[in-house]
Amino acid sequence: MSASRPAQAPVATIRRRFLRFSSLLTAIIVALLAALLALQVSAQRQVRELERTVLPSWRAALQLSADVRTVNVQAARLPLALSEGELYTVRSLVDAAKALLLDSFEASAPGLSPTDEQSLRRTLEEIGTAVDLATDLAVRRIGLAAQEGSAPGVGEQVLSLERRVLLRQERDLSRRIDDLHLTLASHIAIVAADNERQLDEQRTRITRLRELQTVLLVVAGVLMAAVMFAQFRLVDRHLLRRLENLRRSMAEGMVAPQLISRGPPRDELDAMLVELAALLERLADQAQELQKLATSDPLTTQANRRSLFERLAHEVERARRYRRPLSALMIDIDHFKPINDTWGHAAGDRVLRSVADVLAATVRQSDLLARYGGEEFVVLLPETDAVDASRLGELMRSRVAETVQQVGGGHTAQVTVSIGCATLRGDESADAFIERADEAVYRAKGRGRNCVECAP
Ligand SMILES: Nc1nc2c(ncn2[C@@H]2O[C@H](COP(=O)(O)OP(=O)(O)OP(=O)(O)O)[C@@H](O)[C@H]2O)c(=O)[nH]1
Repeated sequence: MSASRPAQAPVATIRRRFLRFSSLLTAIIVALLAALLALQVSAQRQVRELERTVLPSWRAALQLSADVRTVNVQAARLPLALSEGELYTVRSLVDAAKALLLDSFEASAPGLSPTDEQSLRRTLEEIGTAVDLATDLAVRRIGLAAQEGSAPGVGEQVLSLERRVLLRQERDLSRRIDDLHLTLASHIAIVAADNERQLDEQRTRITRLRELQTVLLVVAGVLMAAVMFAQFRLVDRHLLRRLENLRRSMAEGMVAPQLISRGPPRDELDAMLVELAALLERLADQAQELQKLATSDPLTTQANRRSLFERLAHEVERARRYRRPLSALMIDIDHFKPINDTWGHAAGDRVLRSVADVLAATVRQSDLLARYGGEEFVVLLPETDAVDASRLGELMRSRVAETVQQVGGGHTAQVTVSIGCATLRGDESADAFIERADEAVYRAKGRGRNCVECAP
């Protein structure tokens, strides 16, 4: 590993970031829960407050208003009573209604302002006094009617002055009681309206708290989703995607350069990728070396017989399909055995390499020079007819002949080559084609060597 600092495990990186994310998430959730709890407590307190004060006072105000109506209705019957019995009954009903009204008032008192309470209490007392007075007047009216021996409620014109005065007083008092009831009723209506307003305000506040709770819940959901997505991206970026890159690099046999970080490896996975890249590079070099060994001649470094026949098959096929010319030169060094015999095998090798170099320098890039065996070479010439092949053969022959060979120990020698030339026939096989070039070499040897002979 070429890292200048220790490579960390990717899991450790993920763990560290997960911890950071989780702490953040926990803090957010705790804060949101605290906020929700505070809102809930506040909403409950408001509901309790509503139930404790406003609601009972509102209900009591409604009850008070109903009771006031009942007392009023019963009190209105006092001036109409025609006998003591009837008066007694009406008075009992008025007292019962008054008792209910007082109960309602006492129940509503805690929800009233001190001024309201005082004012209502005073009006109630006034009603009580007026009702007592109305009862006294009715008693006197009924008693007087009994003394005079006439009906207690007959027309005013036939009644005594005293009864007329009494009846008028009763009517005035009845109006007064009506007025007092109206005052009381309007006061209670104001109190009830105020209670209703408070109720509405409380309801609005509670609704707002609930809306805020909903918003907080939605925000919490969105935040949690965002954090979870961030966590997935973290695992994906630091582990899954990089494992996939590693797997793909192994399958393809190469690591894309952009996958390797420029600086020292960030973690184990980075280091593995760097090692894999180096390993794959070494393997590629070795494969290239093996390929070279398998296809080239170690002495001359030119193509060997095997790669010659591979290329030959391909070129024969191509020439036949596209009806293009294909020629071959078979080159054999003349009297090579005496060089070995005179200067030694190493000198022979040197001469072989030198001749190969001269031939290689003469052929084109698209041609193939191969060592056919011993001191024999073949040049494969695609897109070359017999005339051009013969011309190239002649050029090779002369260049070899002109080259002075160093055979060692300061000694020199000159070698020549005999060249057989053949051009592929229409349906000729690759072997037959090379065979004809070989036969042409023999003929060149027969002609005295150092010449080019073309196959018919
Ligand atoms: N130094 C060296 N000699 C080789 C190598 N391969 C074959 N030879 C020699 O090449 C010589 C070929 O000799 P011959 O076949 O008699 O041919 P020649 O002496 O060249 O005679 P002609 O071909 O008739 O002109 C033999 O002595 C082989 O030992 C090699 O790789 N290195």
